[in-house]
Amino acid sequence: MRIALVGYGRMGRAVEEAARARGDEIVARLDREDRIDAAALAGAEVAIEFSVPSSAPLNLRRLAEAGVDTVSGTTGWDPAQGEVDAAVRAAGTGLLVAANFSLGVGFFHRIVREAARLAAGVPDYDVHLYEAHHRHKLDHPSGTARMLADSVVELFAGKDRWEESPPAGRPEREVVYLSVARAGEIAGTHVVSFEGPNDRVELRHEARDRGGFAVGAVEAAHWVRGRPGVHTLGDWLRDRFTDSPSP
Ligand SMILES: NC(=O)C1=CN([C@@H]2O[C@H](COP(=O)(O)OP(=O)(O)OC[C@H]3O[C@@H](n4cnc5c(N)ncnc54)[C@H](OP(=O)(O)O)[C@@H]3O)[C@@H](O)[C@H]2O)C=CC1
Ligand SMILES: O=C(O)C1=N[C@H](C(=O)O)C[C@H](O)C1
Repeated sequence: MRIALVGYGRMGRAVEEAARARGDEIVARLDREDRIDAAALAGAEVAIEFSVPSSAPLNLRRLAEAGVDTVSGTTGWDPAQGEVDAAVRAAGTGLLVAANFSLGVGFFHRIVREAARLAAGVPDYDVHLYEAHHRHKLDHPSGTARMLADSVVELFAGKDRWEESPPAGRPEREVVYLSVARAGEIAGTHVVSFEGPNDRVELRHEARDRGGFAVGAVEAAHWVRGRPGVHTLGDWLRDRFTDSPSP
């Protein structure tokens, strides 16, 4: 498959390696100063977009206008999702946006959802989340942590919202607190911890490098090609993990 990379930083390069390993061809590498139009896209059948939060919405609109099906992993631009979705529907292209393309996180998310359901039924358990990433990351909390926290709030009875870090003063019982660390070159760690009176159940996903995100993004790009509409991570994973229900 002919792939255009939009955003050629750490993830763009990891995706190039994963795509080559599977026999795909990289026909364009577009970064900060590059135009996104049919000429620059050089006959790409699909685009894989990993750029920065401030540029992702415009990049995705341009890719739709150019008629190219796209997967995007850029995080931290959620408020602009509506306008991007409208452009994609108007163009009749396909788009899959996901905060985390790692298949490990795909099944980790399911485990977290089931654990939240179960723990909510056991007296006196509480829950909190933690995420850690490298120093270069622009957004916080991570898109993955937001996705996990949304699921916990949905399924853990008694919680009605999540917030980043507890404020000074007494923490609120109804809030799921999410703490964030930035240090060194951490590829991406997410922990969901269920605190009981006598024990703790801790669920942890730790990326060792960017390879898992990249392999998943390339696989998702094959899935989205020729599939018009705005798709969710759940749509792709329902096909990918055929034997288990999807969130
Ligand atoms: N969904 C997933 O599985 C994953 C998502 N991510 C997310 O992907 C995004 C990228 O991460 P990462 O590769 O580590 O970041 P990098 O900073 O390494 O790469 C981003 C690249 O995009 C470039 N860029 C800036 N503006 C534009 C533009 N207008 N058009 C195209 N490219 C542009 C940057 O250039 P310059 O340096 O000059 O600004 C840089 O080369 C982040 O939002 C991150 O959270 C990361 C890993 C996995
Ligand atoms: O910026 C990163 O590196 C990562 N970002 C994603 C996120 O915000 O969830 C996914 C992964 O954790 C790596």
